[in-house]
Amino acid sequence: MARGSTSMEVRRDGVAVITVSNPPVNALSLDVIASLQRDYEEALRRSDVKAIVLTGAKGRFCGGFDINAFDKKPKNEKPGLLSIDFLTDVVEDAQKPSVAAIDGIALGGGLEVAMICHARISTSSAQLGLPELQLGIIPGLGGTQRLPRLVGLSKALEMMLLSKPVKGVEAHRFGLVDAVVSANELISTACSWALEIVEGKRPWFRSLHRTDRFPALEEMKNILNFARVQAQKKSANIQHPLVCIDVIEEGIVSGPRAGLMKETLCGKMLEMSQTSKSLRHVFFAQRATSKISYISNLGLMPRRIHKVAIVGGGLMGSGIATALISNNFLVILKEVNKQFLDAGVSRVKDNLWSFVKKGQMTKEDYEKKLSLLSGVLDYEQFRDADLVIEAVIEDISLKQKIFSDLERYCHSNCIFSTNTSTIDLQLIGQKASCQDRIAGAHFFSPAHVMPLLEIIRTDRTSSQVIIDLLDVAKKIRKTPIVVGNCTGFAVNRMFFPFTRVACLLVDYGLDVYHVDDVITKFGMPMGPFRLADLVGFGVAVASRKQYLQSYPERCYKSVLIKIMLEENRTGESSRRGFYLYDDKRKASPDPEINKYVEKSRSMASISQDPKLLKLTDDDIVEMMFFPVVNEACRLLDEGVAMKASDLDVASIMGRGFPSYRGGVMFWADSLGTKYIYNRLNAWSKDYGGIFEPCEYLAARARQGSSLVRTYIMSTTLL
Ligand SMILES: C[C@H](O)CC(=O)SCCNC(=O)CCNC(=O)[C@H](O)C(C)(C)COP(=O)(O)OP(=O)(O)OC[C@H]1O[C@@H](n2cnc3c(N)ncnc32)[C@H](O)[C@@H]1OP(=O)(O)O
Repeated sequence: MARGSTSMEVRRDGVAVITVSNPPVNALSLDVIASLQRDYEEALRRSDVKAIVLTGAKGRFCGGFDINAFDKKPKNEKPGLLSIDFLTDVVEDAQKPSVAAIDGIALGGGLEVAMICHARISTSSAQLGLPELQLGIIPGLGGTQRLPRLVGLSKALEMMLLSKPVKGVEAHRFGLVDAVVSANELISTACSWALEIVEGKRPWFRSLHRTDRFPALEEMKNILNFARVQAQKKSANIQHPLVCIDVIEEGIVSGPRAGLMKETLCGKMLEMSQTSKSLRHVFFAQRATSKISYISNLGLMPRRIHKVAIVGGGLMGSGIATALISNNFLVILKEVNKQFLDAGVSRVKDNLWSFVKKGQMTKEDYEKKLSLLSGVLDYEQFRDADLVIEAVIEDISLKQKIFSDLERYCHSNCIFSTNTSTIDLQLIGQKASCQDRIAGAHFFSPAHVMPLLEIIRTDRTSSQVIIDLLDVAKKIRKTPIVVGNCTGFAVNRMFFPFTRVACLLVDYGLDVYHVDDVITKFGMPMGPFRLADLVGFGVAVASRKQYLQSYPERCYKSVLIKIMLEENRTGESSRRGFYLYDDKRKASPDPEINKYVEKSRSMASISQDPKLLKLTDDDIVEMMFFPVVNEACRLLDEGVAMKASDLDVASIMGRGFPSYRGGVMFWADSLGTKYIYNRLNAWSKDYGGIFEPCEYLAARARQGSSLVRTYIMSTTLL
């Protein structure tokens, strides 16, 4: 079956309107491209056609090249066949002008085709951008050459390197679009514009040949070099941003045609890179998290959640309140006394204000959003709340008491959720009778910034509640993953061996700062010890206790953090943890750290292990992450997680695993299950249960099968 097409209507005024139609985003599939070529050739041939308007069906111009079709392109295609031979030589150099009529989105290949047109008319809210770098590739239909020529080099670099789209209004300011009109007037204005070009009343610009936005060559080289430094600083492990800059430079130095050819050749190479495969996997994995077959098949619709009540105005509660009011939910925030309530509300204000400072919110919006929040000291106003999110400290009996209170005050459809990060939901809801309305809503700190929401269902949580929470997640712009109930749920449980192995390695002789350095170079935002400082040792010890209770056979019992805690080193908050912190919270290594390491080693009766002292950086990375992969396999086996790709998304969005590696499971597949199994097996013989490979992984290693494509549906959740 064809994936989309174009249609052409020749109007009485002689304008051929070509419409791309490939729902949902009118992507340029191979079928759409072939159809576009046919329509163009006909329009250029017909004597009754004076000009062409290109647009997209149903208010969406075009979402770019079809990301599903990367691997389906003809293998031995002549380089530049589409970008140079057709789009440049046939469309841009045609004797008939083309005008793009843009509504909704013009992204990637969509914007590139629009830039080939001789003018662009847009609605004010349309989003225009070249986000290809997010997919590990560079713009491949001339975007690297035409965007700098239309908006200037600095703005073009910003839009490409940050994959940052601009709205129609801004695009007009920068010269990317020629006029902004309402959606109703879009086609008629574009048609008139095209005819006025024919009549010589408007300029007939070919974007590729413009140089009026370029400063002197020397200045351009400085801008490009600065961009290279920034790109390297942002991520030293990926090459495609640098390739993009090189391709832009080629067009400036050797001319746009040379630039187009380099863009084509480099683009082809990048499409095949592991980075691009990983990032494309992440694109689809992220969109797949809310597709839950056993729920989608029930035909349930989300109910309207109008008012949300939050219990607890601490760091998490105030962050959650910020996320909700920023997205127009009415919120009540409950605290136990006025002092705590004032502190909570003032945290919400600070959070919101940080959006204003970053230019993400206007001052008027700040006031409007803040008016959606009210602080309370009792449950009276909970009576008409549709959803409660409990976000108090991790104290089981306190949480149990709150859930019993909620039942007395809230209406019989109200959803009761808890933001616990480790405690079993069955325990929290033990004293409540409305078990079908209880779920976990685990936000990650800071909750108004972090993009992940872990939704936890117990055996008794109703599917309707899950649908409602998925809808809330979408409205507050979080990516949800739905998981089953267990200690640590999916995200924290999967990563609990990470810090444990780090402590083991240090007990056996590795240097704390070396381990952090290796892990940071791999691409994590920080190493395990710097992270422990950030989280705080109190939390680290409490959660270790939970894991030790639930998974004793694979919880390495290091006492390192406990010893440090006894000497009042609590992490970043006290400015003394594994690192020392100055007034600006800048971390520096502490030479005294070895004192604690030696004490921990002697208490565990461990001496330095010469084998481990010879570990390469890759070995350290594998020793730290393979137990994470192993635990993730257990989550799939037990049905806590439904698909490996959900865990990829969780590892990236919840823990900062580098997206260009595709998430922890996709990365594991790039090494192979057999290799991982063998290494874990060998380490488990020397260093114990934390490395013991689970049966799920062993089975995949025996079959030589991968993890990510193995979808396991939990029988308990069906
Ligand atoms: C040659 C060129 O230089 C190369 C390219 O053009 S590469 C592609 C560049 N374009 C992009 O990166 C845009 C990617 N898409 C997006 O950012 C967003 O989907 C969007 C802003 C267009 C729409 O967002 P939103 O309305 O929230 O819908 P979203 O859920 O993301 O997407 C809707 C559906 O369209 C699909 N989709 C979106 N863009 C797609 C694309 N370019 N190709 C194929 N499918 C695409 C999504 O997978 C999703 O499918 P699903 O419903 O089966 O899950």
